[in-house]
Amino acid sequence: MNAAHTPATHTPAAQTPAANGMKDMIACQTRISSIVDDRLAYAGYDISELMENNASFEEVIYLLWNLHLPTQVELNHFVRELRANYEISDAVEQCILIQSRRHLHPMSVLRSTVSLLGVYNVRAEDTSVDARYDQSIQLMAKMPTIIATFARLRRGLVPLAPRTDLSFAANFLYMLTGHEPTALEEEAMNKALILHADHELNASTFAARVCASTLSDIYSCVTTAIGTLKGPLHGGANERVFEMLTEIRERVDAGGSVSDYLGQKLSSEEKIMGFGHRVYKTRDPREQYLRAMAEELTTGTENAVWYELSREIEDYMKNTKGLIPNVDFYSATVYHTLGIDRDIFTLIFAMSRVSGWIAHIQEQQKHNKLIRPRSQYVGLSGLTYEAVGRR
Ligand SMILES: CC(=O)SCCNC(=O)CCNC(=O)[C@H](O)C(C)(C)COP(=O)(O)OP(=O)(O)OC[C@H]1O[C@@H](n2cnc3c(N)ncnc32)[C@H](O)[C@@H]1OP(=O)(O)O
Ligand SMILES: O=C([O-])CC(=O)C(=O)O
Repeated sequence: MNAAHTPATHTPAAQTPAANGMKDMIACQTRISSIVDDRLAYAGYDISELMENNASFEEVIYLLWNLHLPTQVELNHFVRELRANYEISDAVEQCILIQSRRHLHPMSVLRSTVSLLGVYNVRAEDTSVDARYDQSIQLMAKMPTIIATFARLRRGLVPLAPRTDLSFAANFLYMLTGHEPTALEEEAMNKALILHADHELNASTFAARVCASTLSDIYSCVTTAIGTLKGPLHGGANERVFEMLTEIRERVDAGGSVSDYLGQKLSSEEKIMGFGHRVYKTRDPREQYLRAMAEELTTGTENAVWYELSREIEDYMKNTKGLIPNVDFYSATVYHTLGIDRDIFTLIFAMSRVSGWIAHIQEQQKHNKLIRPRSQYVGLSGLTYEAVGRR
């Protein structure tokens, strides 16, 4: 090294150092969802309103996209549009088949297949209001079909055609498992979809908005968001929660305990998946509904063990670290009980969150300003170039 480590002189003055992951920084304005005092609301409706009055996921998509709940006529029309777009083309199915033969992570398959939807849509670059709405409906409607098609093909099963007489939630479970869900299973899936639909400026939504702010197309924005959701510190945590539950169960069966397992992980400074949150401090308001669903779905069944272990983990984490379970913790048991493979969990999150991503992409582009913050340079400066042979 031939220069002193001199502080950079060209960084913007009075900037908060970004070393804390932009914690608590306001990066945009939105009308889509809010988190205030550990309460989550969609366009002004607290999620408890939607949960306790049995809203449908279709109504919630409409709410996020239009900022008001639909009338019956509006809802009927919207549901018809969604159902008319459930099917995927043979070309897309062939691409899923090719990907299902490799040992790819399902989130990578979803990311690539959403990108392919753009490749096969001849109007993908059309930015008229009309074309964008059509792209949004198509993306929303085809996500369940892509996921169920992949999940069946990789098991060597024939994909099932979507059922336009079923709700969004029930149609997905039908395409995945091959049988119509019970009323309780449909309700659980519908509620899980609503609870995951939007969440202010989480990492994947922020990524989608950054992409949207360059005026890129919706397929690029959603692909960006899927890649961001995949990580274990974000949506990818739900898959790891079930992995942990499985490990703990084996440990307990072999005579160990939940507290030994967690104590060891914590003392080696490992994160416990499904706990902690960047914004919520006292509770994640979605968790209570997922916990109640996990209990209802598992009581008296062979799956009760997952719920019981989860309660024990929750108590330990609260008592020893003061950490709260987040949305990913109990959703793992709910999804497992609904017959969903562990590595598909995060795709269910994406199938719901795409409704929020699309709302944010549209909002960003409606009042657009390129998102381009600054970084604080903390490296060396003033170095002199030396020919390669002299270094
Ligand atoms: C849908 C979602 O994206 S919800 C989040 C899903 N992600 C997870 O469940 C992964 C596990 N959780 C985490 O990694 C974190 O809690 C995050 C990423 C969600 C939030 O992170 P941050 O806001 O940056 O908090 P940070 O990681 O700084 O944690 C603060 C303190 O709590 C501890 N902590 C936070 N979460 C956990 C956890 N899950 N397990 C153990 N310790 C934890 C940290 O070690 C840190 O302790 P320290 O102050 O002694 O160093
Ligand atoms: O908001 C966040 O940081 C993560 C989260 O809970 C979500 O995306 O649902």
